Amino acid sequence: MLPITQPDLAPITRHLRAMFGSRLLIAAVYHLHVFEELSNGPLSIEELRDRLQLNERPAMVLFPALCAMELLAYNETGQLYITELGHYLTQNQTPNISGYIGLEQGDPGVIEMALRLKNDGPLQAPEGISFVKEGEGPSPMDDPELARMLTLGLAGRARHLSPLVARNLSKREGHLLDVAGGTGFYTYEWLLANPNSTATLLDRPAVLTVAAELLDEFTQSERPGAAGIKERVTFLAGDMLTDDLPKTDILLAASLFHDWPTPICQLLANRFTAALRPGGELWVHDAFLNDDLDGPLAVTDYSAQLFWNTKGRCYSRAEYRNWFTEAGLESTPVNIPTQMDYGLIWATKSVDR
Ligand SMILES: C[S@@+](CC[C@H](N)C(=O)[O-])C[C@H]1O[C@@H](n2cnc3c(N)ncnc32)[C@H](O)[C@@H]1O
Repeated sequence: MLPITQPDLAPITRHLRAMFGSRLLIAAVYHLHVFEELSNGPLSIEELRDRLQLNERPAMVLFPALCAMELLAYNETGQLYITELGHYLTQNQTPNISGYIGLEQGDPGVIEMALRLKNDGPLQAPEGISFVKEGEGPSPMDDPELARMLTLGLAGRARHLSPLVARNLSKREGHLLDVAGGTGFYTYEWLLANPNSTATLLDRPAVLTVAAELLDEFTQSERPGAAGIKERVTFLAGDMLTDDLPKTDILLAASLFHDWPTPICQLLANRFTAALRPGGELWVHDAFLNDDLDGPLAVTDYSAQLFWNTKGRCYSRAEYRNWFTEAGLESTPVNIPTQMDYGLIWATKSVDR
């Protein structure tokens, strides 16, 4: 394989997402009083959630983030405690810098973050939640203008990462189903690397309008083989939560699970497993929390951004692999880093199923 020559853009996205991590920190200190709750000793995740009145999702965004900031840690029995550094955020330590942090407590982003943590999402989202179509409710992905804006917003990232994903995904003759494929760049790059294969790009109709324009542009590029890709792609407008999924050899879920809460992720893992042919492969391209749920900071910041914008958060590889096992897949132990704090994991369906 040729060496990777493109720069990793992670420094840029880390600065972008740091804003959400900062909001978590100030909200935790000043609006949720996390450090005061823990100042009498360690608490289990459930006990702390109970004291703070937090649902699973906000808790699993906030606690890993505070661990990644080295303010909290888990003891040997899995309870959360305040670290030496974190004690400087408690009132009973002198000196402490709670008051200094508190100078930012009135920031509108911080106030809104505190509200969203307590409510497990925004109080109202009249146009629906970004990147999510669920049930009969409104979705920006079904509004032509919003769908275009959101899809094009992801285009640069997809253009940058898709060649790296294509070179790591299995090379095989067969079919790729790119679920919630957005711009379609992951599909187009994989087809370029697999000249005898076909693919389906499944997404909402308004998103596929944009994807078709990007495919036109892709096929008109000077890249060898690009012109022949169009006849090997099928656009399928649908709902991945409810519609029958076409059978496939490889199913790609890129930046997909992280938009959804845990029960929907479990449902999706089951649906994707059912769509795989025997010997098929489920690939996930995403940013993963540590299995110990204590970082890395770049991913806990990203998780905070996703918590703010979507119905999801970042998950650990262990959480994914648990869903895959429950769905009847066999996880491979492989972790393949790509760039921008993303990586690939994959699981296989037995040839006997
Ligand atoms: C974060 S984007 C990821 C797009 C692409 N996979 C990528 O990595 O650039 C999530 C995509 O999920 C799609 N989506 C959301 N709900 C869906 C549903 N119920 N059925 C099909 N697609 C859906 C959105 O339209 C959006 O294109």
